[in-house]
Amino acid sequence: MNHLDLKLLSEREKIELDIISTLVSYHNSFSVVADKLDKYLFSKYEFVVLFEIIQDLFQRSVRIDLINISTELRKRKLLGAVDEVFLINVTNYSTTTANLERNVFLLVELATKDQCVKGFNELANLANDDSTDVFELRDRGFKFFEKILIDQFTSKFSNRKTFKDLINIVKTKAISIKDNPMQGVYSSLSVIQKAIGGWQKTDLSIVAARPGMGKTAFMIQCIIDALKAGMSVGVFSLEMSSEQLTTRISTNITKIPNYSFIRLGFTPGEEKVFNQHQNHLENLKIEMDDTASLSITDLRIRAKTMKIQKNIDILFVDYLQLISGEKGNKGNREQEISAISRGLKAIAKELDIPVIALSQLSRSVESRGGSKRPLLSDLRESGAIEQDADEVLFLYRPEYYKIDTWLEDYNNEKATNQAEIIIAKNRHGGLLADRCMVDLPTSRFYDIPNESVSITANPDEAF
Ligand SMILES: Nc1ncnc2c1ncn2[C@@H]1O[C@H](COP(=O)(O)OP(=O)(O)OP(=O)(O)O)[C@@H](O)[C@H]1O
Repeated sequence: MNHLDLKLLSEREKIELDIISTLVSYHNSFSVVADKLDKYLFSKYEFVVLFEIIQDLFQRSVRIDLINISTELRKRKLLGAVDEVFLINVTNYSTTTANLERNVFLLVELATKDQCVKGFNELANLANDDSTDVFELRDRGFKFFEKILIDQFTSKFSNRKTFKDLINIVKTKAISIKDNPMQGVYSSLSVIQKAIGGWQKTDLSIVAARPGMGKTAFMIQCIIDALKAGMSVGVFSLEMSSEQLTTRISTNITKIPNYSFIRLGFTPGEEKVFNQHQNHLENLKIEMDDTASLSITDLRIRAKTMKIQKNIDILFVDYLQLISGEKGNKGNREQEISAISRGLKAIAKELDIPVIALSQLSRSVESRGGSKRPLLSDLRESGAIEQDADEVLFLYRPEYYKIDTWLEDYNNEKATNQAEIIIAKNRHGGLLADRCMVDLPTSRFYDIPNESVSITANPDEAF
């Protein structure tokens, strides 16, 4: 092709031309849009060729100009595809860099629409084919949706940061921590605030305990704390129905015990209290999914949808062992659990939110003598949970074992309505263990007034 006939170009090709022309004519302009452009955005072959050369010159820190581009075309034997007359015509087209970013955005929009038409047609053809497996169709659909409609807008346009930017972000964060030490999602339990500064974005926190120890109650308390801090909360409750979860949230906020909700009914006084809280309860920013059997892929898809539709700031999962792994791992439970914990960590990173997952502990805890406090080694049989988690928290209540004092710990004080939160792994700092009060009928966990906390070195040695 020797010349550029504008009349023959589509609207999209004209935008592509404007972008390439600006990149060739203004040698510094590529850096402004380097992280937003991709060769797949260009539909016209000549522009794809030029874009690849421009990108390559940029990566090698070679000046992007007419001479260096024609040298590259010659070296790559591509002058048949893009000759020098074409290149000069391209260069003469743009007279300003002012429209570059807007044009890139328009191009992404147009390319996305074109890709949608192509992708949806392919999906429709697959759906119309009787031999197509519906799960494969769903996976293909999700991958397409993710690539075109999520990644294109969230990753490429999320302003990928330079290292210089990152250094400044790290510094600004450190300075602001001094003024406001609570950077993560707030927890009313001082042991959580002290050890990890609240629930941190991209972290996977595992809360493990024996059944009936109060994990769900602990989760309810964390949900309420996050809601009170103005966060939008997502919950996957594989064990309990949304209605049961709502009951427990209501017990925490109204302080009306669970048996009034489930067995006895409200007293006139309790009904009045509930009415006083009803408006507040109805407006809580919480999104629940109580599907009983979810694979880790399903959970990931649904969590992403929650993020897009409700912009959740934190995600809770009750509980990890009820999630199923992928087809290939069936039969090997340890590998399945590893895939699940890895998947949960990936969700935390991908959605840039804290993920708190409850986890059951096996009976091995009970076969030990002494206080029967859980140890990190109790998780070692559970795939890679310990490795994938940024924090591991254990819940321990002596009352559960009909032990009514803290024995040799905490001066042998009464353990009635008390639990210990043991931070046995902490990617961000020291290990910590402290008691708190528990009120199981209202799913509340709260600090003991004037409690002190002790930092320990190694959780397996410490208890
Ligand atoms: N009204 C109540 N009075 C006293 N204890 C209660 C009351 N309601 C619930 N509990 C206790 O709370 C515990 C259950 O709490 P929770 O559901 O939070 O625990 P969990 O660790 O999530 O349990 P699981 O793993 O079995 O679901 C049980 O030990 C139960 O006996």
